[in-house]
Amino acid sequence: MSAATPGPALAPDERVGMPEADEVVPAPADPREPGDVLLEVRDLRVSIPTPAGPVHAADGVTLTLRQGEVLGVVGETGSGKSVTCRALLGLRPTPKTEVTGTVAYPSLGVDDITGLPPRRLRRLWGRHVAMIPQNPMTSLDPVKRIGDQVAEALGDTVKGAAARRERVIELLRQVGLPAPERRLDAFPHQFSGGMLQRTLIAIAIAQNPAMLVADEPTTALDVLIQDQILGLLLSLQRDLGTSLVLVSHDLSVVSQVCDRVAVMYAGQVVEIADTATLLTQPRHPYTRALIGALPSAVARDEPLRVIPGAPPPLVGLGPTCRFAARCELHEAACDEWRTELLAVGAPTRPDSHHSRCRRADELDAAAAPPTTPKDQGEQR
Ligand SMILES: Nc1ncnc2c1ncn2[C@@H]1O[C@H](COP(=O)(O)OP(=O)(O)OP(=O)(O)O)[C@@H](O)[C@H]1O
Repeated sequence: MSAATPGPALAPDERVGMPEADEVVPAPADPREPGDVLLEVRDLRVSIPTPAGPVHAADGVTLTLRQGEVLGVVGETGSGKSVTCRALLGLRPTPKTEVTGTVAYPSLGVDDITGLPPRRLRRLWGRHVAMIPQNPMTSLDPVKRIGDQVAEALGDTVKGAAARRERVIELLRQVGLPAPERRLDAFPHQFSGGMLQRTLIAIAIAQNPAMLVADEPTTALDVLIQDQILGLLLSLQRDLGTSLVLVSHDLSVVSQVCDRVAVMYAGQVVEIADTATLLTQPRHPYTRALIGALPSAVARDEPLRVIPGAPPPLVGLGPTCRFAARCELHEAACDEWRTELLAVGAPTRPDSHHSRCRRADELDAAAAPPTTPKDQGEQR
């Protein structure tokens, strides 16, 4: 990772989730020390009320993200990736959605954002955390000019019309839009999908936030453009020293570009580890099955592998293993065990290798399918 750009320390009245003015507040740490814990999520639960009962889209998610780190969140459709990652910004799918647990930003002096009203969350958005959405085609205001939408994202960080215009042009240039000064008056319908996603990335980085959450940022784009956008996102992340949470259903993409990977299944993180460890010593049967299904793990003349069965609906699930019905290692005792995310081996840090399988230690690393971890294979 390149050296981080120092970010502004928060004034006490700008801090989110902190005591009010008459209480004693400690001075916030520099939010941009590479390696500092930026985000700490503990036992996050997001329950969405539906006629069929509450959907437990995130159910006990615990994870950590360090400053400057790229964390991939991977899992099948409906596993809770989007709901979990939006909760990192305090967003909930419906107003009646219940959120419990804690989402803290220790280096920003933020104790917990769950339950905060949008008025207080707005102090965090843009300046400290920002989101790059899944579908660029529907994420910009169709009746506002591109330049104005990027300028709005600056908030009050740049004063004066001329300086704001210059900064907008600089941002659009930074995300690779050719001749940005000629694009300011364009409307979104005049842009291609790739140009729209570049614009959304410009909006997300406008205030140089400490963390970006990118929710399947390339899924809606042409295959040829996908690699360009992912490459852009990663080069900006490196240059700005930003932390990045990259949501994807594609383990091969995540494994090429992320420092660490969290694997989600049925609303839970079932395994989390640094990328090389996860790929070479997976300690959850679901991760192993995902790795076994990668095209790189299958010989040319073999058909692609699929994981038999389907994930359970996220309503009324008990405390035992949710992968049991699809698991090759399932045994009767698994149906008695309340799952929890346990450290694999001797943990040295809270962000070391964890698995939610009671048989994790029995999984033989030597049997892991061959893969290409980040930094060892072709870079995107
Ligand atoms: N507004 C909502 N109302 C009811 N259920 C919802 C709502 N939003 C999400 N869900 C449910 O929450 C669960 C998790 O959804 P989420 O979008 O987080 O999954 P995902 O892993 O991101 O899937 P995908 O890869 O398809 O985007 C799913 O069962 C989904 O149907």
